[in-house]
Amino acid sequence: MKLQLALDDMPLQEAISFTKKVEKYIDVIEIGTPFIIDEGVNAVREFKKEFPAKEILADLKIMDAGAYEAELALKAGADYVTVLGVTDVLTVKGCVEMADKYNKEIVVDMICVSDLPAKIKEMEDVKAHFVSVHTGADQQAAGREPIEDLKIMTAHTKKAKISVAGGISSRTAQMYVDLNPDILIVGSAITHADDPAAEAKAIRDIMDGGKK
Ligand SMILES: O=C([C@H](O)CO)[C@H](O)[C@H](O)COP(=O)(O)O
Repeated sequence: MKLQLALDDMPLQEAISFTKKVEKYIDVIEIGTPFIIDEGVNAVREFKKEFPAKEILADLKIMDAGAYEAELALKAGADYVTVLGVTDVLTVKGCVEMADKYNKEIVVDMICVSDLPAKIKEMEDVKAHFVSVHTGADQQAAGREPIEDLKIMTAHTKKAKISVAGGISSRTAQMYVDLNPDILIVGSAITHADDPAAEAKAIRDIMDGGKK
């Protein structure tokens, strides 16, 4: 199981300095959607240069022009690119074909997907590499969390790898780790912590005590 750090709300240089404080606990660095809107795929390029041993995810949340937009991030050095599950399957297919060309992976963000089992099947039919449970920031503010969707995801997914995001912290990590996703995604619990390294270490310790 990998730990993905989501960087959403910091300028580039601050995000690089911040990541140095927690890098030993994390496997994947996510250039989050607000971050990439602000800095462009140049942030992917800069992070790949600064952290060559880490995997980089570009959270583009692609909705159209799948192959073209995915390639922008892949060319910049992304190991993973996200596309939205609510979009047309042709867009996902375009992303997957482009990622395969670069030997990289596409993560389908299932935010706002209403019929998860049907969408998982559709995504697996086009050979999406990952399906990702996601309770977004606005949904979190309304009191929602991703645990029930992760249970549905693990029950219905046959081939794709699974990741999960949505307000996960050291306080809640154990119940997600128990469901054994391939990637656990944590953003604000680490980036907004009083002691980010301690929070990242606490989550890593829970993961290391759980199933690998
Ligand atoms: O994808 C995200 C969100 O839509 C903002 O772009 C976050 O990166 C993801 O939810 C992880 O962050 P936390 O929920 O704060 O852990």
